[in-house]
Amino acid sequence: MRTVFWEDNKVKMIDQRLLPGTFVLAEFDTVEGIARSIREMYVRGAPAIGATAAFGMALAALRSQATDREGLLADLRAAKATLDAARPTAVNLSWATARLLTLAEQTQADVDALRQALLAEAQAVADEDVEINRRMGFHGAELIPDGANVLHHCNTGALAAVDFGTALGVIYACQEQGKRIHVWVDETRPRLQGARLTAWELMRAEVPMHLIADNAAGHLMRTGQVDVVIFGADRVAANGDVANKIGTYKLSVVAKENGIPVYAVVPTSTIDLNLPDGDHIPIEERGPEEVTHIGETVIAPENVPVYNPAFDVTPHRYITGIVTEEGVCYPPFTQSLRKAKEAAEARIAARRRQR
Ligand SMILES: CSC[C@H]1O[C@H](OP(=O)(O)O)[C@H](O)[C@@H]1O
Repeated sequence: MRTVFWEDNKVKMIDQRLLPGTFVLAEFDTVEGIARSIREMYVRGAPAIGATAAFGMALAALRSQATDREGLLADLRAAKATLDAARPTAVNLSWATARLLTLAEQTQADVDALRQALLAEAQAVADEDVEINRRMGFHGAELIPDGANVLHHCNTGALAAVDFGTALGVIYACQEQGKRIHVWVDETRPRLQGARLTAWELMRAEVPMHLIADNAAGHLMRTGQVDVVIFGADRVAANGDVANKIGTYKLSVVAKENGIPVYAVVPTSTIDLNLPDGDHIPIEERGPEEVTHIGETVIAPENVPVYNPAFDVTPHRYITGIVTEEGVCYPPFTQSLRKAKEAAEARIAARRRQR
């Protein structure tokens, strides 16, 4: 089952807030509901958020009462503003809403034809994501030796995408190729995407793993128990600086200190060439309850002051390579990322011409 999909003129998704204990689908049929599903992390993970936002734009077109093209475009622009505001860091969100809005603005068609074109484009975003993830899995698996111990942060599997995943997609590709690998799964405080989601995915896939406290990662790297560090990203700046789940920077610095390669696995939709470096990437700050509670259990004093940044930025000097669907990008990232992004955009344009 895909993490997010369109059915019966609704957007349906696995409610990841309740995993691993409860597997249920949530469904939304308004733009505001889609924005809430992203903001409250029913669905999370940059590529999954992007596909959800694309379906949100198709839903906006379907629900628009406009009888002319300009009226529909106005409703789509309003929907883009609502969806883009849901979470600031993952560029896939605004990338997806911009892709749908641009298609509408460039298509001279009546309202009904535009509605159909937008739903087809949203479905294409979702279908492409699965293909892109499999391509990244193939490219990334070439970096992982048989028998490797891999340290992974947060969740980047099928739950973080439409299906298959990004960094965990590399793990799944290694498994399909018969490589014997083991994964150290960072629990990933405070939302525990590693403990709740990655452990759940890898156990279902029967990938050898151990769940670790985030603070155990340094010990494992210093004592030679980690061969490669791998993670996803929410936004990559033009120079290769990587914004990813909080804790990624610390992992990458310690990995470099111990001579361990670090790879970010990133669809080109996550690369933001408009930002020169990571200092320009907006970092989402989330509520204190994520830090003071584990589920319903309170783990801190009442009214304790909390600061809860959801992401951090890893400077490109700590990144060995960035795995994209177009291949592995190596320093100087400014050139290699641009080349990958241009190749991917040409592929999308060629596919749209074939439709
Ligand atoms: C391929 S998922 C990218 C990225 O998204 C996750 O963040 P969140 O769970 O808050 O949406 C995490 O940073 C993953 O690495």
